Amino acid sequence: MIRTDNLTYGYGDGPSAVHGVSFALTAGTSLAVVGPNGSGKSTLLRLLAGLLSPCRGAVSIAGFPIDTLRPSLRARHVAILFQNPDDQIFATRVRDELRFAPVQAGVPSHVIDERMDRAAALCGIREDLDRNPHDLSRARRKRVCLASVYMMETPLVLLDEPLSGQDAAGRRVVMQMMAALRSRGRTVVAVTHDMNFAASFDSMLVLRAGGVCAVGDPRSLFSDPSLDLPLPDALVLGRRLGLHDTCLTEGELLEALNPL
Ligand SMILES: Nc1ncnc2c1ncn2[C@@H]1O[C@H](COP(=O)(O)OP(=O)(O)OP(=O)(O)O)[C@@H](O)[C@H]1O
Repeated sequence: MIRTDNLTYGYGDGPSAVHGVSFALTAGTSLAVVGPNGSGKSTLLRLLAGLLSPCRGAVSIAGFPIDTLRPSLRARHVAILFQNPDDQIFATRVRDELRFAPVQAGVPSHVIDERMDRAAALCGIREDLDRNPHDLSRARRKRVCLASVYMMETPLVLLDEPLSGQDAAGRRVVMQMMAALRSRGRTVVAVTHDMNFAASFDSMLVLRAGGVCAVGDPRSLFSDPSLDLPLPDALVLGRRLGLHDTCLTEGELLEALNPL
């Protein structure tokens, strides 16, 4: 579905923010991109979206080099949630914000209305549809952006720190969105600092100083002490309780504690 070869990018004359990144992701699977601040996660996501052009290397989506796709065609393949909702929102009514991209893509009006119903319900923003997004809290504006991404129904969805600034209800919205995207066979790449969230992905890519430090399934990567990753809560608690299993979730931890 998505493939990068030796992807390298630097801002202006600065050092490379991302260098030599190569990986492939199968359609319908999910990848969490993790790493310390400034390690190049958002830059990588923007390269995957075709919003930045690599200095070296390439990104291809569904076999097409992304820089050969016209923006309108690219928008049918990939949608991105920015880290900062204010980089994304431009309309003065939530409803117009959600409609904009599908209208540009030529989606019929009745289909847009159906999608908006589903997106607004999923993101818990039904009561906000006629409000100005700039009157909403930042966390709620991020939900509006998440709904916009959902509206595009693209096979590839890129999420930059979807959980940042979200309270418990907002976290549930993101989890529901992930479940909805998975059930619809979407490929999802998400940048996150939240290891509980990262543990729920099919695979993880660890970036350090712009380069790939490791790629693999979360259980193997969290079990590798040489990577020195922050760990999911269940794994930390399990280890403190003396368990040898690599429990990544509360459910796995309970099962390991009560095997019967
Ligand atoms: N617009 C920009 N102009 C110049 N340098 C930039 C720009 N955006 C990012 N950088 C630099 O590129 C490097 C990677 O930044 P990036 O935002 O991709 O990292 P990140 O891993 O997403 O960080 P964070 O976890 O803090 O969001 C950093 O050194 C950053 O200062």
